[in-house]
Amino acid sequence: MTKKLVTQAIMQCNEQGNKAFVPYIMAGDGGLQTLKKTILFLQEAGATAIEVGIPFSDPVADGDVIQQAGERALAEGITLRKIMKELASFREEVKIPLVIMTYLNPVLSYGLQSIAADCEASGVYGLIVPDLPLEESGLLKEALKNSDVALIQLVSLTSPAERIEAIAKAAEGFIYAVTVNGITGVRSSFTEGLEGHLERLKAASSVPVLAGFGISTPEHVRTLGGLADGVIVGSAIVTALHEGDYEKVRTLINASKNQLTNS
Ligand SMILES: O=P(O)(O)OC[C@@H](O)[C@@H](O)c1c[nH]c2ccccc12
Repeated sequence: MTKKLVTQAIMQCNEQGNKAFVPYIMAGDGGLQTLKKTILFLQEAGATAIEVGIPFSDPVADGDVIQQAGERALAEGITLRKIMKELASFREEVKIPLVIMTYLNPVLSYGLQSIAADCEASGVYGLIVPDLPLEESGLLKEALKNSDVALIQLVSLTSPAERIEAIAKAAEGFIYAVTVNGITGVRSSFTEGLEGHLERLKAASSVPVLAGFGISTPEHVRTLGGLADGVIVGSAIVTALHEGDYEKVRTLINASKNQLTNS
């Protein structure tokens, strides 16, 4: 099977001696017109891919920071359809893959028929749908089948070994290894078993493994990055962008560079 574009982007980054860095943003936080500027800034700052969050009224896995960003975006009247259209408008300028993170409901109301083609036209090469378990992902997988769009699976710290095996086998794009129990948001420490957990995941998976949840400092990026193929940073990025602290964003991204030797 040929590798999906998002897999290739991460592997290429690793081959150059860097860990992947995937910032999460809430699309429409600050208005739809800021989306292009934010994406082009993150690309220029060295992001490997970008996880674009779609605001949703019932975001069960989101902590405070992401929820509030979602509320700001919803107040702007942002929908998945508007975001896809906006992304398509500057698609030519985006050289790194975008990944959409949304709940099942917006995907279903968007409609499965045109989703694969529309994603590709918008530079979107992955979908993360946290409330769609592997067992129920058949229809969406079918809709994406002949496209370059990966359906990315999450693995939790409490996933039993058989489930990890099943997910690793079906994995496309990358595996999103959730590094804490609970919802998104900044944490000060990580559980002791994390290293072994990530090692097992990497061993079982043929696609890269990215660690996400609770990563908020350059030190976290280096430590967690060292245990995986890269990191996903949400709340810390959303806060920094909201406050206009672009230096903070750069410092976080830079911590993922030149990392392979000291892991
Ligand atoms: O905010 P954190 O703790 O850095 O975690 C990343 C996370 O925000 C982002 O990937 C995300 C936002 N909403 C989600 C819902 C489920 C899984 C993942 C997410």
